Amino acid sequence: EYADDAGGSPEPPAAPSSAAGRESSVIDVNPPRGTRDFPPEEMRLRNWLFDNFREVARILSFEEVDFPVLESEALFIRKAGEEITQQLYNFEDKGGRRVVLRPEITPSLARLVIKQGKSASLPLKWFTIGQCWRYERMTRGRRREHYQWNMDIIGVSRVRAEAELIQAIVMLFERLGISSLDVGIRVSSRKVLQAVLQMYAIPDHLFTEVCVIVDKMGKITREEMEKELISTGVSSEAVKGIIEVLSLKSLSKLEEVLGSDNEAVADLKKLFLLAEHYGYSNWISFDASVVRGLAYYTGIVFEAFDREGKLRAICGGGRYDKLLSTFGSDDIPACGFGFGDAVIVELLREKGLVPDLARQADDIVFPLDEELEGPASSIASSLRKRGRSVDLVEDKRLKWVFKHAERINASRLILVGNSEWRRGMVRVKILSTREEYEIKVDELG
Ligand SMILES: Nc1ccc(Br)nc1
Repeated sequence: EYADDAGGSPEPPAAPSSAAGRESSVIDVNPPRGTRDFPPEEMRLRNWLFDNFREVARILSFEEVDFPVLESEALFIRKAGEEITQQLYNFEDKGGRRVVLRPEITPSLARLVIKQGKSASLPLKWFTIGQCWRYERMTRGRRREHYQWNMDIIGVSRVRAEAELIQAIVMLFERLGISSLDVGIRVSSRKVLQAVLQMYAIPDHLFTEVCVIVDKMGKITREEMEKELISTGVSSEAVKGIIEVLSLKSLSKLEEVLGSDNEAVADLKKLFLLAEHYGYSNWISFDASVVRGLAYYTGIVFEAFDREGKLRAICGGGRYDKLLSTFGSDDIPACGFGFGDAVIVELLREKGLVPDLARQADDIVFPLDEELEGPASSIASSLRKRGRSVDLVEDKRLKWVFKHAERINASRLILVGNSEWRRGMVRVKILSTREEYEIKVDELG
């Protein structure tokens, strides 16, 4: 995570000082529990990451969209027992409306697609970067907010959409210096589980609930998994069958079990074929245990993981062909992914790939005498109008100014002094070469 996101509970606020007996209460300078500030250095790293998100979206020809962080609670009420809906940051506003700080982006995106109706000509390729929230008991000291890059393709039922989204993920990793030796993308389809449930004549209405339970595979014990599945009404024989099929890591084995006319098999074979042509086969692998934890996925699902297995999923997504119709719209096929801003930063730190993003300025302008603060202002102003970033400094010792110039990686130090100014000149120091010279003010580039 970002440097200051150490997790633990922040320091309690300093005791109020009572200067001359007057109680002055010091506010708690920490942000609310589970949230982060972004001081300049952290913000440079975040902007660098988000600029890469945006550049990949541009390259894949996606359009940027945005939504309110505050949404109607109704958008997220689902009955499948997902963690995300059990941790809603929900409350009643002053108008008595049930609202939430959104826990994810996709339902808002679906809402806007429906709202735009026919005016949004399909297919749509939309992306956004937005803060998402959860209200988790701070027992585990986990964050309550993170930023998510979401990319979604609306109106494409063919596997092309999933293939495009996976290329976006691969391109993002490669831009950050991460290779397929560091990270892999596990791919499967919920239609695998659907086929297994049909084999055991398990009623369709249990599908979503079983998916949410199976998504915990690897996070809870096999006994707990069996217990939770059986509690939904699935027979112990079916539980064994589910766990057996979901342990498959070979698409040809899956084909043997489900048959080559099974939809999941056909979709996945097509995706792996396209992956060859995109050139990212070495990034993806079939793993039947991938189901993802969101209730609304209906088809191919995928998640990126660090091959050392130290971190939680880096990003994940899948096809959600029924979500829009559950909001009352016609059936519109859709798929997308969410990519959080925290796990990726942990991975970059692990791999020593966090870039050195020092502060940068073009010029420092410094009047050597107080009566030169006017001329210094006009020099700074004309340089700024030409687009140069100028730090206008005064009331400092020259020694401090030289240190400051180093600190902010300024290209030039422009000293405004009496003797030069009287001759219409200023003194320029080029920080990189230490070269120093006088120049006419109106010749300053
Ligand atoms: N959905 C969600 C929201 C906020 C955080 Br932190 N993690 C996941």
